[in-house]
Amino acid sequence: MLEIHDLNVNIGPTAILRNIRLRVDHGAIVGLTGRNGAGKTTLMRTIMGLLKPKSGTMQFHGQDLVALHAHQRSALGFGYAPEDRRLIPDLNVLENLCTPAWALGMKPAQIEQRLHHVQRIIPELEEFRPRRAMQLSGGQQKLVAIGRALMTADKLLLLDEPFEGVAPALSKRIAEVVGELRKEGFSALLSGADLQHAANVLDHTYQIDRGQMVAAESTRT
Ligand SMILES: Nc1ncnc2c1ncn2[C@@H]1O[C@H](COP(=O)(O)OP(=O)(O)OP(=O)(O)O)[C@@H](O)[C@H]1O
Repeated sequence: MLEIHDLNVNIGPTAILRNIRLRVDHGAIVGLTGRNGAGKTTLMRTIMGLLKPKSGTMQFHGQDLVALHAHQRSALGFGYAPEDRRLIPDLNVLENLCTPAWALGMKPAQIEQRLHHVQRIIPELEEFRPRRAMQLSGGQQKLVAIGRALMTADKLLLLDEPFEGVAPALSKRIAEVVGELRKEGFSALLSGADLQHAANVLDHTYQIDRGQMVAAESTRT
C-alpha cells in the first residue's frame, strides 16, 4: 500500500534521511523505533508532504506521492498525529477535532457522521468534548490528536511518538485504540523510542538510526 524506496531528505545542507525504504501493507500496523534525533519525525513529515525529499520514491497504492501536496495526501485518506500534538490550547476538544474537517471543507452532516465514528473508536472523546485542550493531561491530548487525525483519515494513520511522556495507564489505553484501528481496517505507522506498549499490535518494526534503516523485523506470527 505505502512503499518507500531510496528516500533521501535534507534539511538545509544536512542529509537527515538516507536511502530509506519502508513498506506499510494494507491493514498493517507498523512500528518505527529509534533514538531521539534518529529521523522518525522527519520521515513522518516527509510522508505527509510537509518536507520535500531530495530523491527517492514514495507510492501509495501505486500512486506517486512525491508529486502531491500535503492537502492532497490528506484527501487520499491519510491522517497525522504529530509528536507535539499541535492542539489549539484555547479551543475545546470538539473544535480541535473538527479543525481538519473544516479545513477540507466537509459539510456539517459529514462532520457529524465522522465524529460519531471517531467517538465509537475512542469513546473518551465524548466526555472530553467541552473541555479546553489545555485542561487535558498530555496523554489525553494524545488521544485527542489521534481522534483529530481520524476525522479525515480512512486509510493510513501516522502516529508520531504516541506513547512519549504518557503515563502507563493511558499508554495502555492508546495501545488499545491502535488495536481498534487494526480491527477497523486502518493501516498505521507508529513511531517511538520504545514501542513496548504496542508490541502485541505491531506487524513489523523498522529501526532507524542516524537517518538510516538499520533493521526491519517481524513482530507478529
Ligand atoms: N528544522 C530542522 N533544522 C535542522 N535540523 C533538523 C530540523 N529538524 C530536525 N533536524 C535534525 O534532524 C535529525 C532528525 O530529527 P527528527 O526530529 O526527525 O528525529 P526523531 O527520531 O523524530 O527524534 P525526536 O524524537 O527527538 O523528535 C536530528 O538530528 C535533528 O536535529
